Amino acid sequence: MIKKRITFGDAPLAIEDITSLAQGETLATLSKTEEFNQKIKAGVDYLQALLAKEGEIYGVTTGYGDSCTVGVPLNRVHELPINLMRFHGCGLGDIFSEEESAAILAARLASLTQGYSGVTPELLALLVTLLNKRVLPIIPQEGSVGASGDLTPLSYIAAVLMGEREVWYQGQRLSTVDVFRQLDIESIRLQPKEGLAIMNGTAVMTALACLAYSRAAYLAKLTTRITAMMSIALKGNPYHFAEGLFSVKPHQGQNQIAAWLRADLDVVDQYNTEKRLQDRYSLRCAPHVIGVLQDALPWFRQFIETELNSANDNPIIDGVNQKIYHGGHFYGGHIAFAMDSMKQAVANLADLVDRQIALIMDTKFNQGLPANLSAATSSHAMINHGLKAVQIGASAWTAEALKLTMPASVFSRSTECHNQDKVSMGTIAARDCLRVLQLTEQVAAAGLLAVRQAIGIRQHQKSGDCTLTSHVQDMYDLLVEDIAFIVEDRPLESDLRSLTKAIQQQKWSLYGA
Ligand SMILES: N[C@@H](Cc1ccc(O)cc1)C(=O)O
Repeated sequence: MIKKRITFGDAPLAIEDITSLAQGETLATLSKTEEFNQKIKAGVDYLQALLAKEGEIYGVTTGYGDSCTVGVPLNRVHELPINLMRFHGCGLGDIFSEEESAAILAARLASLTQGYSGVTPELLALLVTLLNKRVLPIIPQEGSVGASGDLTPLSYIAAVLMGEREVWYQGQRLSTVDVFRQLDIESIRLQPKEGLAIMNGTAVMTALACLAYSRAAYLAKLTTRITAMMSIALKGNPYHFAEGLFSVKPHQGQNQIAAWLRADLDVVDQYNTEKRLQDRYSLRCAPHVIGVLQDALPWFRQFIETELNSANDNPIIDGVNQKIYHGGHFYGGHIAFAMDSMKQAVANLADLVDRQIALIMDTKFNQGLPANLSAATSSHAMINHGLKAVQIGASAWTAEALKLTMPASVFSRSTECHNQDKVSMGTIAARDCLRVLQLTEQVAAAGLLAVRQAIGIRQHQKSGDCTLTSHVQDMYDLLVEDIAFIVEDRPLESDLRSLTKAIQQQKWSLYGA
């Protein structure tokens, strides 16, 4: 199969370009335009000219960070990036997955191809080769304060470019030298500015934010579908989602959620006096809860894509206009804020679905469904506990997700002799956000298990009013294919794991996407 190519250096990239590269669905390529090549060349030439004149360039003829007052003589400038990469080789914690590592490579390439980092075409080409051949740096997750860029984790990319440390290759953790030898890839000697250019930026947090965005957007849709199925199984009131009602509170995303619920449910404006007049908030206010995330998605996208398509390096080298700027573009405040906000909005979805599950298990609220949704009958009924433990699990995952919503960006620490005295902690925020997404996906899996079981029971009960609209019927049929109806108690771990995986693979097409 011929894979589509994503071009770096032409038009701005979208989040989806990074996620498809991360998953290996597309390949990377560099712009072939004259303008791009000129820009890259101008940066390299300008740096060389400056060096020849012995001009002072931060991080090229000086030490790093607070050590910028230490001069580096010309005969030592080539060793400086090697030391930079080496002393930052102190990352700890879990290793980023292959997908995450590929996203990080792609995000760094997106910044360097803006043409303001003074890197050589050889360096850009090697990054493309690594991405396309899926030779992906082993990068430990911990050790970045997110505002000298992601220095420590990105040092693992710099090391691999120089043929050092380790890579993921075909699912295995191998030494870079061995894989380069096997694939005939040549390492490079980093030019004086290139160590900083690779490391002094926000690529780790930005890549993680791209991956988080698509999962959050899917969860907004999925929890809407779960709400619709919960409402049906709980004999809820669809008129809580009426168009007229929502027209008077016009948040766009919230209205979108209500419209999706209307498409899933037969909504009549007239209320039904046989039913409880108003449902509990986890049903009635679902558009208001999910709508917060839905309304925030456009600005998350704007923050993430602007960062992705920026030169988040220091110093900035404008070779075309022969200018060099010293600043702080490695500061990841926008991504930090987006990730801290996203994790809050997503954790609220976990809480919403957890409350819905609590309602549907409990005979005080579930309108005639059996306790714990156990379908066991007669002599076995008393020893069966159905989804009781799944509900306890969902509450545990929810509590863990809610606990992680503490913003990371407010925990700035002054570091590095008070040079980096205000930092973003954006990478911690992004890692928290991914963990919150995982936990919320697990809660959604429990929610799917519950609605599949509850609707199954309703259909056995033949209580008459469990008709499903066509979208919901299609989804229910797919769930029935994957998840067997639970009659006698059975371990549900594998069902929950496969549902969580299906959510992450965005298995169900929801609301026209
Ligand atoms: N980010 C710093 C550079 C730096 C690099 C490595 C360090 O260990 C510390 C600081 C700057 O551009 O000012």
